[in-house]
Amino acid sequence: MSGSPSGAGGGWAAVDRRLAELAARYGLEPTAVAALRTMLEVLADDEHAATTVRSPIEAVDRHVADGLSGLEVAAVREAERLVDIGTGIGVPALVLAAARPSLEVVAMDTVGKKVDWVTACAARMGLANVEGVHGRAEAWPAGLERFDVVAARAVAPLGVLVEYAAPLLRVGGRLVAWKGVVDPEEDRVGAAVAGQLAMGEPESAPTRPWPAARDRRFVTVEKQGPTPRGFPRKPGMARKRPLG
Ligand SMILES: C[S@@+](CC[C@H](N)C(=O)[O-])C[C@H]1O[C@@H](n2cnc3c(N)ncnc32)[C@H](O)[C@@H]1O
Repeated sequence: MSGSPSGAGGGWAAVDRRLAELAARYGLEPTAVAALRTMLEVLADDEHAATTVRSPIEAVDRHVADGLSGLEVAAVREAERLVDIGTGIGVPALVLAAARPSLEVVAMDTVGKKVDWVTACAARMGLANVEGVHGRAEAWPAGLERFDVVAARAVAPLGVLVEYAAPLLRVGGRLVAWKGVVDPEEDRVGAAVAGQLAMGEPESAPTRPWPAARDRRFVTVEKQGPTPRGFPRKPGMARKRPLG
């Protein structure tokens, strides 16, 4: 097990108190809390984890609480299959998989080492509902029309996310994007791209996953019809020649 958490208010007792608060807020089972604590231990122990936030007292908010806040979105609470595109260190994939053992979670990233890290961490956490996929969101034929939710945190501007997500969603499924401060131009482009991809109007809802969090919000976009012809475009095009 990891040594001492550094940073303000350090100590595993403080981390455990914070986990207990989150368990009460989101109705988590004790097994979920234990799994999330293991994730914090793995992050603290592994200097190669692809994040600068490894101190448990910080990571419990910036990774665990932030991931759990996805449960405020009905589509995330109700989903049967979710893919986290650009999962990195497994946020939100691992956090939501721990919170909802009945949810099938795919953790996808273009970087194979990150996917290996996430699947190893899932095993340490005792999760049986996480599949790692090394690939690009816009070039994954096996994932087409398969998901109730496409989740993404800190991956791309909204318009690019909409283009990545639409082909992977079933009709009626939703893109759920963890976003920060409102950017009117990003939102305008996101809405324009959604219109081209048979997706609905983006909906934005503020959230405060931890007490000091500022400017956090979810942007969700529903898939309302079949993926239009010509999508997904060739890998890289969504970023190279953005729509909107
Ligand atoms: C800044 S990290 C965010 C990681 C994690 N979601 C988080 O919030 O901690 C962005 C990740 O997205 C991945 N990524 C970028 N474009 C992608 C694509 N087209 N398909 C899949 N993953 C992608 C990168 O490899 C990177 O790991």
